[in-house]
Amino acid sequence: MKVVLNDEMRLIDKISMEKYGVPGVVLMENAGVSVVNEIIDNFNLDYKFTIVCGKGNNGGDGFVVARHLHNKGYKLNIFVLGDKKAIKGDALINYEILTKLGIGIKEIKNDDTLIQLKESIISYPIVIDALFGTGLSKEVQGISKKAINIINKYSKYTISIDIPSGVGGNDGKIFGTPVEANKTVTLCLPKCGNLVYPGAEYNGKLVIKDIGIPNEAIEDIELKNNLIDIDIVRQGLPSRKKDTHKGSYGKANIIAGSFGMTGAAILACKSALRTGTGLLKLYVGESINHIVKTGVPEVITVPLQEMRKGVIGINHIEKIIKDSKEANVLAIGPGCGNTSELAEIIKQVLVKVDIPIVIDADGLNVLSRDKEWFLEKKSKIVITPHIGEMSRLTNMDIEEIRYDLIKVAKDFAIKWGVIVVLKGASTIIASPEGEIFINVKGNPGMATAGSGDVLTGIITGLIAQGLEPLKAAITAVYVHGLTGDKVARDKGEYGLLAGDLVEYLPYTIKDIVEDNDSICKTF
Ligand SMILES: NC(=O)C1=CN([C@@H]2O[C@H](COP(=O)(O)OP(=O)(O)OC[C@H]3O[C@@H](n4cnc5c(N)ncnc54)[C@H](O)[C@@H]3O)[C@@H](O)[C@H]2O)[C@H](O)CC1
Ligand SMILES: [K+]
Repeated sequence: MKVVLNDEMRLIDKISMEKYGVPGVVLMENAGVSVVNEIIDNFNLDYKFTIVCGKGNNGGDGFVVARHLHNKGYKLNIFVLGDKKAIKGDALINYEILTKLGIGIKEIKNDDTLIQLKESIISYPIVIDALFGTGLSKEVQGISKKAINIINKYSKYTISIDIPSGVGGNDGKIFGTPVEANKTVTLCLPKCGNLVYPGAEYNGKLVIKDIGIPNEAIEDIELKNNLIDIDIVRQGLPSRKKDTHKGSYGKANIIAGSFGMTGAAILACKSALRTGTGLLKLYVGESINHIVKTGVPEVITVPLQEMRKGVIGINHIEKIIKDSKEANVLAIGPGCGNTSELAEIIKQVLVKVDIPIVIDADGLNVLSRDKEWFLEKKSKIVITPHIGEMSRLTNMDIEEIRYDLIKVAKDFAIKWGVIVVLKGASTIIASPEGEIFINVKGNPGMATAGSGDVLTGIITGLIAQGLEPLKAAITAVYVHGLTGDKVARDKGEYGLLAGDLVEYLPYTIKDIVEDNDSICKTF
């Protein structure tokens, strides 16, 4: 599903109106009605509403909601923030309809009127937040900030129209104080700010509603941001035919594990196998070979002589490079240790290996010392940093990255020509062509040791089976998140282990292929 930036949404609106002749007031009517439908599905006439509108079109949507709720017999109070003379265009049309109907709208201009807002919410406790939408452009201050604080403190249930007011539509930045919604009804397409943290924290349940914008208007512009959904993933999963053998499902080579970090190798290997890889080879230090072998007997291990205990020496690089000619993918990094040996192996591999390479964890840590090696690459590279690894790769502060996830991932992908999988509460995938794919599946239970090794294994397994690296990353991130959601549904988030992800992985893939779990139906 496509995702929009503020300017893109404005342009789509404009094309709908000017090229296809759908009047703006019709779009606003549809927007309001879509919110009303969501309300009547969930609230009977006993519920009372406080509707808080801004001066822009988001407020206009709020006026439409007010008219329809009034018509259906709901009790409500309507507030507009600031000088009502500033209301114009379609919002003004809807404001005037309300005044012609004799429906009172209170202006919030000062602290006295703010008290009225507070009193209204105490007795009419379901709040419709129509303060700011995609037009929010600066820090929320003064009276707006106070109003938002009152909403957050006294509302029993808040429904935000389009995006919680105070969240930036482009990137999920927080502009002062955001409304903490229980539900957000976003219009036409999700906004990036609905999906990316920290803003995504404030949506509550996110619902996407059609407002009658012609598909043609959306197709007229090239949208580069996408939400990963089940349809993209289902197309991506490799099919399995009857007359096949293990060679039909690809060969993956993995360099993982070191003394004390055998678990990372085991998790990555098991995940690649559970994803359907036909043949898997693991390069591992000879002293830990038996541990890995016991943990995952299905893998072919290649025990390599060590120069230091548990660390693969660089003297085996020729074998790794030669073997890659027979394989479909090479993954490097999980639990390898941040060693000079690994740095040398990665450099050589980047220069000489021409199959797709997945680089994770310590592989990224060693590369952060010398990123120029990316420019020597002979094949497609997928890197899977979490925010700390991204900070080392970019020399940026973690906080700086956290507030600009999409831009940071995109800039890095374009600059170094690699596919970036920036892992977090929402995972951002950026392609070297500047496309973005956002995953919102998954839960905080997955913030646990080994979870990233599982993701590396899934990406590797999908590339082994013939998926293009970008498609493999997109599919893997969703499958990984969905698997976490299935584990959390059964066991809760607290005790979720990376090993649980491995165990549930086959069921996730089965349910996606067979379309038999409702958890797959949401994005
Ligand atoms: N296709 C659609 O999705 C449609 C969406 N609609 C709704 O319209 C809004 C966007 O409307 P717009 O008028 O562009 O902006 P806003 O209503 O978000 O508010 C802008 C308003 O507020 C002022 N402003 C901006 N930042 C601040 C601030 N920090 N403090 C105070 N004031 C601020 C700004 O100057 C404007 O006056 C979209 O989200 C949908 O809800 C349409 O209804 C139909 C089509
Ligand atoms: K809003």
